[in-house]
Amino acid sequence: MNAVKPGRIPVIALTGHLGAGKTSLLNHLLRRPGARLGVVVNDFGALNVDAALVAGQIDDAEAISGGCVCCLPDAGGLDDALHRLSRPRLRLDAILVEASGAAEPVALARLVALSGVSGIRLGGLVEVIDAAEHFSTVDLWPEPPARYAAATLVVINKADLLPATDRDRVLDLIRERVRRRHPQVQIVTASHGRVDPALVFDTAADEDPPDELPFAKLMRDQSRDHDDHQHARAASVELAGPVSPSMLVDLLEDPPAGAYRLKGRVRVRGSRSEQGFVVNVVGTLIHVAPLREPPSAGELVAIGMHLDQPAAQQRLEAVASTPADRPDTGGLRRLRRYRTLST
Ligand SMILES: Nc1nc2c(ncn2[C@@H]2O[C@H](COP(=O)(O)OP(=O)(O)OP(=O)(O)O)[C@@H](O)[C@H]2O)c(=O)[nH]1
Repeated sequence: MNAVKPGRIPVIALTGHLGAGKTSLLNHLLRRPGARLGVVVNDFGALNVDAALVAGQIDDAEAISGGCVCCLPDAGGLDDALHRLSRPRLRLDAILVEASGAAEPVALARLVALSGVSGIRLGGLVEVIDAAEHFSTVDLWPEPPARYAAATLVVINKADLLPATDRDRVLDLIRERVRRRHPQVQIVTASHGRVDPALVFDTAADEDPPDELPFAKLMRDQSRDHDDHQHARAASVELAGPVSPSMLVDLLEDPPAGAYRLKGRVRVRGSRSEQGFVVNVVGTLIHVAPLREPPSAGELVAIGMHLDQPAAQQRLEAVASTPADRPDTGGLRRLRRYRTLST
């Protein structure tokens, strides 16, 4: 999988009802080698091992006191934490925010997206569902909860607790309720939060760099026997020349079937010179940022649990093999509009 060096650090929020499995998911993600992660949690009580783990990676972990992150009086706590974690010297690949069970996902997504911190972008909102308790705790009314609409990825967790005879029916029912509110959202089932980290953030290498992330290695060694999650699929192309902005925006707005994330560095032809952009799509979030220099070679990568890999490959190759010979003013305007929305 190509590693695309993003311009801004993705902030991924983990939300879900009390006890749904957010901490389990976070712990699982922290074991991934080859990614430097920052973590913001508002209660380290349940996260002793992980506090050490995170501290080992980034020198200082950020804890928010005072309850739910999105109920803090002025949201200053979260902004401060994100600001500190986005310092370039930490070289983080992603920041994970574990919200308390009471956090409202829509409000939390807004807090991150509208935060005053310049070095970050909203990189996804992962809603963890307790499959066994869902219909007695969260989804209680005729209309599906609004929180589904904010999610980019829904993890139906604790699937192991459903009786085998009823499992498929309940999982289908949860999926159906989620899709009623949010038809395009990516849904995966899991036990103990074990989803492929490649779905959530960039995982560049299979092994840690020497002398780095010692705690991650320790955790991974302890958990090797349990690494039984399904793997995400990916499609990628190298881009030798400039791409058509219209085709690129079409791809961002309508990603290949089953793609959850789409990322890349591209060159496009402007009226006077070439320009470089880094593009990221997570669920329905589109982020476009300018690069200081157009990349000499670019790439596009699509990732998803249920990615239709051959179809995705074809779509990416179509973009790669249809360069714009002359400036595509309409396409550039569309691309720049996303750039403006993304700042
Ligand atoms: N059987 C089973 N237990 C699970 C699973 N995921 C988590 N648990 C257990 O459920 C409990 C709650 O899990 P957590 O990961 O702490 O959930 P949380 O959402 O972080 O909880 P709060 O922070 O209290 O909101 C723990 O005892 C976990 O070990 C699962 O998939 N199956």
